[in-house]
Amino acid sequence: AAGTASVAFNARKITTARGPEPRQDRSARTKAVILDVASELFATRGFRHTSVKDIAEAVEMTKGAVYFHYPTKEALAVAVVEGHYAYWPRLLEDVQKRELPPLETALAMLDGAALAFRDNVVVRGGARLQIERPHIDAELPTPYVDWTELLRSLLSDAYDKGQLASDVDPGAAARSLVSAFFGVQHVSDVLHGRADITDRWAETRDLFLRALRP
Ligand SMILES: CCC[C@@H]1OCC(CO)=C1C(=O)O
Repeated sequence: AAGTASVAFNARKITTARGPEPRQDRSARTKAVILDVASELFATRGFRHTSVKDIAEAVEMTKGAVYFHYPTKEALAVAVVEGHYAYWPRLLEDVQKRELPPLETALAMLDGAALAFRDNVVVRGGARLQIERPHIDAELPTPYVDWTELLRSLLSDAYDKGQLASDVDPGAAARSLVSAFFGVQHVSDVLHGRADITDRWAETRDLFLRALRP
């Protein structure tokens, strides 16, 4: 509740500090506030036990105001999951600025993902919604495939540069890393609300390094 109130509070602050925002900025700001609060409620209570009424109350808006921006609860879920996946290209841009070799780039991406799964409300909300896909009547992005392709590409590059043992198949390594990371973040979430995700991921990451390197 505190988190949602502070999100709503920040939205109000914008309209008083510098006078009213231009209409389109205010609308974008309102959508972002609704998305964050919906993400938090989806992440903590799940899709089925979150109502649009809950979301409206948390952002101190009417249900009609929320429906103006997101016509259904399913549309909100789609927006949260899309927001989850929109995080990764931005993370990749940041990681690539470090100009690491491809294997280290792949692992730095997953290190960053571990922090996002712990700290970013939209990433957390999207992760739970993807688990609950069977109960959401909407077209959600197919999970895992983008991460698998990104890691496969980076690991193929690493293989070509001699960074991987000659008997390692980059595709198999990419699929194994995605499954391992998914499991690490899921177990950490269920047992500890992801409080220990960076330690648990570091353990897995180090074992993979022993398996992948020549
Ligand atoms: C990087 C591991 C895969 C990642 O973990 C949770 C989740 C949500 O579905 C993922 C995805 O769809 O790519």
